[in-house]
Amino acid sequence: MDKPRFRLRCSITKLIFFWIAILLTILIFFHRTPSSNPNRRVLPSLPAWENVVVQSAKPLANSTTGQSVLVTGAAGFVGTHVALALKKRGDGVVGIDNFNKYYDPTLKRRRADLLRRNGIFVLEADINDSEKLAKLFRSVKFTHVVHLAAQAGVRYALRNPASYVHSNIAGFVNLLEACKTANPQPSIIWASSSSVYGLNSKVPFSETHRTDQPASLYAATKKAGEEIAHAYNHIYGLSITGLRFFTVYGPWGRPDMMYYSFTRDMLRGKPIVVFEGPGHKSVARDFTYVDDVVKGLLAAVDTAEKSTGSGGKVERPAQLRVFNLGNTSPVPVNEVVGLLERLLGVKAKKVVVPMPRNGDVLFTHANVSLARRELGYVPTTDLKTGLRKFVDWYLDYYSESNWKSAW
Ligand SMILES: O=C(O)[C@H]1O[C@H](OP(=O)(O)OP(=O)(O)OC[C@H]2O[C@@H](n3ccc(=O)[nH]c3=O)[C@H](O)[C@@H]2O)[C@H](O)[C@@H](O)[C@@H]1O
Repeated sequence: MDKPRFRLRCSITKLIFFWIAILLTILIFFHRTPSSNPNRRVLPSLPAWENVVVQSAKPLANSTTGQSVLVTGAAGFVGTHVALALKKRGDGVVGIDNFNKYYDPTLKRRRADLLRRNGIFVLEADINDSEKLAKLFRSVKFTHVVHLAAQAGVRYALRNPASYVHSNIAGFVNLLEACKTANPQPSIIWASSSSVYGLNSKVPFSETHRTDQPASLYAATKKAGEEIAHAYNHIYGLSITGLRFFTVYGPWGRPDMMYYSFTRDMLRGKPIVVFEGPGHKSVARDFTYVDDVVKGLLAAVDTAEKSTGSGGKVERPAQLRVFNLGNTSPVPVNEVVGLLERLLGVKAKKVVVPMPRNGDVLFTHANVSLARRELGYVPTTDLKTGLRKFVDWYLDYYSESNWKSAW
């Protein structure tokens, strides 16, 4: 080959390499740069949520139970504590939560962040979404469902009654439908409420007492949940345990609850409204610390028998249980205010008013003999200790440095 032709060939080859290099650079650049078009983000370059769910549901190597648990309402107060406790002992855990706006959704997002950092995936969906539930139960064979998703709060039912029917009745039925169809069927442990005792005046409240006089729509929907549980247990062989929680409080709590809103208002120097009963009697609650409730709930998971239905047939009657999970020592609201004053170092501006007919009851008091016998449940945290833990968490959570480092 003569020299000029050789040089020409070299130049053409160099030119081709040059353009290939430019093209490759452009391709890599576009592949790695996030698109400004928001629709691009949902393109399936990430694994589908089902894959993440399967990972999250896998029991860990240290698991002694080999269980996979679905926690509904996982970004809620009790849900977060339960999900963390299950994961800590090695169970596979998947959460589901609709992140509704009943109270500050940022708090729910931050609880979900905490769960994610601990290897727990929370699917954002409503328990009324049958399609999502069906996919979820197809992806994972859950051994247990801990059902805590609910419209909580007693007094809010006056303002938004439909939300109680939506979550506590329709949502519960929808979840039970998914559980009954699953193969194998999971065992279900769910949150009922001390409010089902309503106007019952026998104390302490025992599971054998009457629960047919609810004082609020909230209580009526929880009581309806217990009856619905009975029907699904009877017809489909679902193993179901209802836990009647007594005014649960603690870190990562619910801002709509009295101990939380009083803390907030007292620190801001705002007045707090304290309800009192007839004859200036203080209203009292059997406040129960969240760690005690979690221990009781885990014991309910561990003693839950398997469901007995399959393919529309029920082999034998399935387990159906109801337990009180309370602290067994009611404390007047006035005393809670006194404890908060000492812990926060501020004097409350109390406005005392007669308790309106808004769904509240005068007192709650749990008899936990049944839970002690069957679950080994023994509450160990008194209100003073529990409130101190709550206040420590509250001050840290709302401290400026915490927010700066988080965002
Ligand atoms: O154990 C239960 O069954 C229920 O416990 C709580 O309901 P409640 O006991 O009413 O809790 P708070 O709303 O925190 O009220 C506690 C006490 O403070 C009183 N209170 C509340 C608010 C207020 O502004 N002033 C006031 O004196 C209430 O009358 C009540 O006696 C939860 O909010 C319910 O979701 C749960 O199911």
